[in-house]
Amino acid sequence: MTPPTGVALLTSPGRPAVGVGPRQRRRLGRAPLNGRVGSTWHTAAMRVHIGTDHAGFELKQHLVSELTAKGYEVVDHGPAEYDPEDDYPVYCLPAAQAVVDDPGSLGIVIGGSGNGEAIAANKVDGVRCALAWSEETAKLGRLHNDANVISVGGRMHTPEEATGFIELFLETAFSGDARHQRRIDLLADYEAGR
Ligand SMILES: O=C(CO)[C@H](O)[C@H](O)COP(=O)(O)O
Repeated sequence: MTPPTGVALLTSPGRPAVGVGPRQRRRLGRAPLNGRVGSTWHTAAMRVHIGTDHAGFELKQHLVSELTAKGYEVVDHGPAEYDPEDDYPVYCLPAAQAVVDDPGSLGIVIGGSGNGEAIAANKVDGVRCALAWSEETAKLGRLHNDANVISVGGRMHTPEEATGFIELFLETAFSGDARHQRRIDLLADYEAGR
């Protein structure tokens, strides 16, 4: 399959984007290759891993072009085409695993409701997937939970609405507050002890 322009293949390395503005720099601040060389700011685009099923397919296509245009490096884990019989774990589990294997990246999983996709993503060790349905829940997923994957119900929102709060999720950093870190650590301890 030939990926659409600007969309990375699964194994593509990060490509540097040069001379981004302060807002984008803030947003991409998690990327590992950030740095100033002379008077030019070099920033590796934040990689975003996305996986859906048929119910999230249309929103995925929309997001791939929107996010790519905004400078993200989008890795599309499928499906490659619309198939009303496909199953969300086939695409959402690899997308979630890719986030864990690619530190600094974030993930998006989408289905009809987002429920099964969040369940699937949260089966992957190291994933904290937040089911978001509004700007506030998307933002809190990052601020309080340091969620590395967002799940969205493609049948619950207009593409514009979903894109808006998904972008907010990608732009928001974890607050780092001790009480939130403590709770995240408890979850990690549980995961490590299984
Ligand atoms: O949201 C989902 C899982 O939580 C799925 O997208 C949804 O169940 C698919 O439904 P259907 O097979 O009837 O199109």
